[in-house]
Amino acid sequence: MKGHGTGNDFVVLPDPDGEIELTPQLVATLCARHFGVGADGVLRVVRSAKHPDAVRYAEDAEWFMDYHNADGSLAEMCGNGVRVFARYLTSYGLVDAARFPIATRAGLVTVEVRPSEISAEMPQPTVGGESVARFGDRDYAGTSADVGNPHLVCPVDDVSTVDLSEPPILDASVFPESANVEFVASAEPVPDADLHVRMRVYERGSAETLSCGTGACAVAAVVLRTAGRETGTVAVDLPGGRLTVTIAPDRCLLTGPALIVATGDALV
Ligand SMILES: N[C@@H](CCC[C@H](N)C(=O)O)C(=O)O
Repeated sequence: MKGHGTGNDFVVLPDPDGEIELTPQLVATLCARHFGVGADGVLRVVRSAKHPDAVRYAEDAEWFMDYHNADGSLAEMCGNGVRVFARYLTSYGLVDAARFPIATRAGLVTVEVRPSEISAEMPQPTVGGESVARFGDRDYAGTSADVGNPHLVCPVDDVSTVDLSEPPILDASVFPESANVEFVASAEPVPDADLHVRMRVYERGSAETLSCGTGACAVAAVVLRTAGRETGTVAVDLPGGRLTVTIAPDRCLLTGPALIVATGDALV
């Protein structure tokens, strides 16, 4: 099965009883753009009760999003992934509700499924200190943020000018597990949002992607803070489309489209 959320694409691997030996090598093979199915990551659909990382959530959420980056590494959270995961569960009759919790490595995430878009109540972003990302011979200063997974948000004048062809060098004392790096530039006002920005991202474990949901939440938290606010709605335009992030005192809501686009068997 293949799905995407604003162009951040995933192999959706149904494995309800956790029987597949999902090695980093198998994940990398599935995600390979030319020799595999091709994706930014794998979403294994497994019952919480059947996966050691999620068994503690089994009473609250039947399903665990076992997320893997394209290089086979694990990540705590994936904002587009959890929305595609929700689309899969409801489209294929595994959940018969419009609002329900999903177990992730970053905790329980409640999703709300609508025909054209899906919202996820994400971990509340925590804005941290300053750090630097080196891409090639250029240093970009940014602000760290945690959305269950680590991010560095770097303001720039124009996101289109940044070269994301190679991975960044980050400060390992700030990011011992590395991080996703977002570039953000302000954009013209749009209706229904307090702030409007453009963003590109270099994802840990997946290189540049067309969209990153946790990255959009990190960006929203940092640009709101920069604007002197703790709460508000931010429209985030990515190469793959628009995500909307609403940060309130007690929750962070990520909203955007999420689709299943293909079914089939991988033979790799
Ligand atoms: N694309 C995802 C984030 C996936 C995990 C990330 N690469 C990491 O390693 O933390 C999203 O939509 O949030």
